Amino acid sequence: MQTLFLPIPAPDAGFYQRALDRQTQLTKPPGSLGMLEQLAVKLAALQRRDEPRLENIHISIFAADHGIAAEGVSAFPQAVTAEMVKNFAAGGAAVNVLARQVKAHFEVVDVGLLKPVDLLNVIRERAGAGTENFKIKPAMTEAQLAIALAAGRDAVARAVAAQADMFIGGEMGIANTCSASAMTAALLDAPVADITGAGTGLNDGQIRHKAAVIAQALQTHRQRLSTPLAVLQILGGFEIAALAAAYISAAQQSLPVLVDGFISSVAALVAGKINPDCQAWFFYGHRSEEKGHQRVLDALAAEPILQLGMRLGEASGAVMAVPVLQMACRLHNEMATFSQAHVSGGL
Ligand SMILES: O=C(O)c1ccc[n+]([C@@H]2O[C@H](COP(=O)([O-])O)[C@@H](O)[C@H]2O)c1
Ligand SMILES: Cc1cc2nc[nH]c2cc1C
Repeated sequence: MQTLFLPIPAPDAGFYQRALDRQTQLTKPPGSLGMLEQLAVKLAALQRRDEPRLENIHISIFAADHGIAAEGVSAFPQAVTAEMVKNFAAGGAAVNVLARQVKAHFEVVDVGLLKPVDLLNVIRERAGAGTENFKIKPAMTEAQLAIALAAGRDAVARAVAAQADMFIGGEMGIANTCSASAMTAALLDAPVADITGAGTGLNDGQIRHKAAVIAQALQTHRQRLSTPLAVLQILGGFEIAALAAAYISAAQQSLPVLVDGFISSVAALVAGKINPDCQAWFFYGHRSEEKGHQRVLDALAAEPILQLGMRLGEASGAVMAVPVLQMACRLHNEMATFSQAHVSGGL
């Protein structure tokens, strides 16, 4: 638990300034490549490189079950969590296709499925057999939280050992939008109705029921939700805790992070509440269709790269943004300057 609070390096001011200067020298009107310029400059400052690059991407999907699923808050049955883990292991999920396209290393971690799956290529680091129903009692014990946090750190240790230049975390867990919405309401003091959405596909009446479940849980636990770690333990999920710890650990080890959709962004939000310096290391892949996502992005002052109407999770929106980041790097590294190309500068 203590490792969460260890210091995080700041982006390098020298590389930042050199990258900014280079952008002004490239053969284009200043600012004309929009966000691509800022992405390259930020990556140069984080990677401490004059030529930022994204060649070795590590994707970890954390999967876990949620006791709150018993309240009928998802459009899909809880069995889908483990079924999708098998699909990830077999290479058939959307994120597998995207990971192959960008040649990323891909792994899936069972941080607390109801029942473990019997597959060698699923990493087992289980904090329990699903969380408790947080409408009734805290989602997890402090000991379980510690195991889930360690699972996130261990994934980043593998990424660092493999000399990854970007860490992408993803999640899979039926009912985890309920958990993420409850955490958002607690962390941002936001009205539950504003941040409760359809998840995998609830209708309006079902969304109202989900919001009522969250409101009741917040009421039950209100006296204990005073720190970000308490919010994570009482309302969170094992995969959300693993993601939050992974994000902090990546930042502590100077490994940039590409955040996915709603649930991942809530993990980034709680990570930032625990150790605020980690936020400098985050890129945001996309804006999800899930109702609460914009609110969370606003709280993080985050500008997502893509907006494609996606709401899948499993890191899919983050991996979609990788080619954009790669092209931002190549533009930064390979474009001719005004003087090299004998192009006249502006007035
Ligand atoms: O990433 C997102 O923005 C996102 C939005 C809606 C749903 N999901 C995925 O759908 C599952 C949670 O949805 P639900 O309805 O069961 O709470 C979980 O496995 C997530 O990966 C993900
Ligand atoms: C099929 C399915 C795939 C998913 N991937 C991430 N969350 C998911 C939820 C469902 C229901």
